[in-house]
Amino acid sequence: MTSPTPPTHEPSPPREPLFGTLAVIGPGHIGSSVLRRARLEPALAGRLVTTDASAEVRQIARTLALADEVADTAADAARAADCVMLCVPVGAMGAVAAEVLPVMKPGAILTDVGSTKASIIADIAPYLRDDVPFVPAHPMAGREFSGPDSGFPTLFENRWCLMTPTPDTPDDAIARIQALWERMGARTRRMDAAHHDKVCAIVSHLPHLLAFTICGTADDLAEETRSEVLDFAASGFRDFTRIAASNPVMWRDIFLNNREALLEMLARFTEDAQAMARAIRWGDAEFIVDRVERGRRIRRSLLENQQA
Ligand SMILES: NC(=O)c1ccc[n+]([C@@H]2O[C@H](COP(=O)([O-])OP(=O)(O)OC[C@H]3O[C@@H](n4cnc5c(N)ncnc54)[C@H](O)[C@@H]3O)[C@@H](O)[C@H]2O)c1
Ligand SMILES: O=C(O)C(=O)C[C@]1(C(=O)O)C=C[C@@H](O)C=C1
Repeated sequence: MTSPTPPTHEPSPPREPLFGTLAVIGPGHIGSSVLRRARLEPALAGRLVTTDASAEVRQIARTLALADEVADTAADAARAADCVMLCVPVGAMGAVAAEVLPVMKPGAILTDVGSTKASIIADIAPYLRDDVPFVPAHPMAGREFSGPDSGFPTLFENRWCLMTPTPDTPDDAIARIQALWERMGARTRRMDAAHHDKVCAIVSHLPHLLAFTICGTADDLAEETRSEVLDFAASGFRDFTRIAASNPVMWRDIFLNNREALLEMLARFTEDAQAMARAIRWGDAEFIVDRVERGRRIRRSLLENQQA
């Protein structure tokens, strides 16, 4: 009788979950992606709880078995949690924090995934407790979809998660939320909230503003000329429509809560667009080629960085 072949390597020891219970409030596109990842990755949390303001979303979360428990209220979901992650629209963060903070266990961590940071930190500040650290975070990942059906577990892989702790945020709480995102496949970077809001105004909020606006302008033109301009939209315009298909509530809240930085970037953009208009009017071919080449270089370096 031959003895069984010994394994060539020891399997890596199972890691202790970072959190005993993780509560995700708002299992929409981002929240359900976190839950789906946590289901596959036991190193994140031993137990998953979720809830949503919408009874329909709670029912879908049950049907999809997104969590071990779907609670009826945010307070019920948060009570026994070691980490509560707010995945609701930016404008709802303050109200949900006011509901969960009074019932959270001492030492549990509150975190969020909102797309603006200074406004959320200010909205949550009045409800904070000394014994519950708040770690603001923002995964730079997502699609134009929303709702619990639209999430997927690999959404955060190789994406940045920006952490914007305040001077009061304890280092060990920051490190645990950082580890949570890293175990979901993300890369993390710390920065202050004002800097985050400026960066996101240019790389995320302004492009959405432009996409919503260009779709509206083209649609107005189609109505005015009673012509089929949109039927002929090839891939350039189509790329804008993907972004323009995003969730109206989410973007209303982002625009209104990152007002200053977004208006500043829009003013800069308008100046640069005027410079391009001037070059076109005066036939400044060199200027036009220079701008287009710059765009190509940026696209190339983005793709190279993604592959790295
Ligand atoms: N979608 C993206 O690309 C993306 C990327 C990064 C961060 N974010 C941020 O993540 C958060 C969620 O965005 P999403 O795309 O997952 O939205 P979503 O609409 O898919 O999900 C949000 C969920 O929150 C629920 N909700 C709203 N108010 C609530 C309340 N008071 N109490 C409990 N539940 C409530 C909604 O019913 C919905 O199910 C937002 O703050 C957004 O800015 C979104
Ligand atoms: O790719 C998209 O569709 C997104 O809208 C994702 C996107 C972005 O602008 O990059 C949108 C908002 C978030 O806060 C982070 C990511």
